[in-house]
Amino acid sequence: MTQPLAPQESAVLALIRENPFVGQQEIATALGLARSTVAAHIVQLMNKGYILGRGYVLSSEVRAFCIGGAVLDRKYHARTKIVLETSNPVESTRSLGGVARNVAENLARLGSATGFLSIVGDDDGGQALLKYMREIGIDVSQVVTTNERPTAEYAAILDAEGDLVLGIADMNIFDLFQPDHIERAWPHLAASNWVFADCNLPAEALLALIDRCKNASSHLAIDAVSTHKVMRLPKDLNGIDLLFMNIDEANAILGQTHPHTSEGAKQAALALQKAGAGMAVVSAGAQGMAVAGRKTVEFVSAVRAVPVDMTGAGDAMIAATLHRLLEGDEIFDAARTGALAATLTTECNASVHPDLSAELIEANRHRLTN
Ligand SMILES: Nc1ncnc2c1ncn2[C@@H]1O[C@H](COP(=O)(O)OP(=O)(O)O)[C@@H](O)[C@H]1O
Ligand SMILES: O=c1[nH]cc([C@@H]2O[C@H](COP(=O)(O)O)[C@@H](O)[C@H]2O)c(=O)[nH]1
Repeated sequence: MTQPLAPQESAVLALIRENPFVGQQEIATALGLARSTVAAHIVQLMNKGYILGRGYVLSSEVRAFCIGGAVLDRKYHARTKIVLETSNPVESTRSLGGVARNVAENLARLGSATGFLSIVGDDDGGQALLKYMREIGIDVSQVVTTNERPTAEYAAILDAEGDLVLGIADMNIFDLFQPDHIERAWPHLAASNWVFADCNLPAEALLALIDRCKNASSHLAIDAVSTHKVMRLPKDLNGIDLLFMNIDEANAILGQTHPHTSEGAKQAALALQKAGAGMAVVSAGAQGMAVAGRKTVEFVSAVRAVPVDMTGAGDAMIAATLHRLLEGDEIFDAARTGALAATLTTECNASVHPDLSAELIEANRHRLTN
């Protein structure tokens, strides 16, 4: 879905394509227009995602752009049954996390050109996180570094099966996210085919993003993150092309009580569409996920796993789904690949599978049963 161009905008774009460094006055003279008119057309071309701004860099790449949490994760794996109110022996690991960051890393590992916007602290953790993302080819030029708050941290206590017992999150740094950050990064977002945001963003920033994307050619996908953070979404979900959440998060925002069954997930997905979302994916843990496409709703079964750590499974599912949408799949097939990426992630200790690639997905495709 590309925003249509007016005839004069097309003419300006054609000249920029011929010579990406052409000046505004040159365009004005060639087309017999006032320079101010050309400037206005260039703003429109930027808003619609045809060009990237100064230097008129053309957006020819298929791209995803992720906005939201960049977090330092600590995981504590209990080796025996957890007993409350006393000390428990655990094995601890550290990794990089944050839903949007995880999705960006998975997308880059799968081969999608990916950009990222977040806020990190001016500290060792923040610097290490940016270095790591840069090294795997993610465009982190839009990330904001602040000395007002430290880089976000998340600690998860997992039981012997790898399931989450308790998660604690210091995400106060993300309160600094302003609609203005979206505005400043807008040329990058407008040039992307899919923009993905997580609800680590404050409500005002989410609203600004949803409004901005309504008039752009980029598609917008959003993940709820938690039952608490999903409440940051507006009641009217129009403008969100694809919404991801689990049944508890769907029940929280809808004020409904859908059961943890495939039918419950389907009804929740349909209810999210009724509230305005273009498409909705409602996940139901080891069962799989309901996918409400533009015309029908289907249940996509989970892929049988030998799990060691569930952290990041949902983020891998989102990334692989978006990656396949970028590659031209329709939503149901894309979600099946998403389920496979989620399973591969549950089978490793990290929040993002360190060896994830399009080849690893293909090598495991035989595990898909539907
Ligand atoms: N035990 C599991 N076995 C296989 N796949 C799983 C398992 N748990 C989760 N998944 C996959 O990950 C997806 C997201 O998981 P879910 O737990 O619903 O998300 P979240 O972590 O966001 O609550 C599921 O739809 C499923 O495809
Ligand atoms: O409020 C939040 N909690 C947790 C996360 C991130 O969510 C990921 C784990 O998600 P899940 O357990 O749903 O797969 C972790 O990387 C963690 O940093 C986040 O971004 N925001």
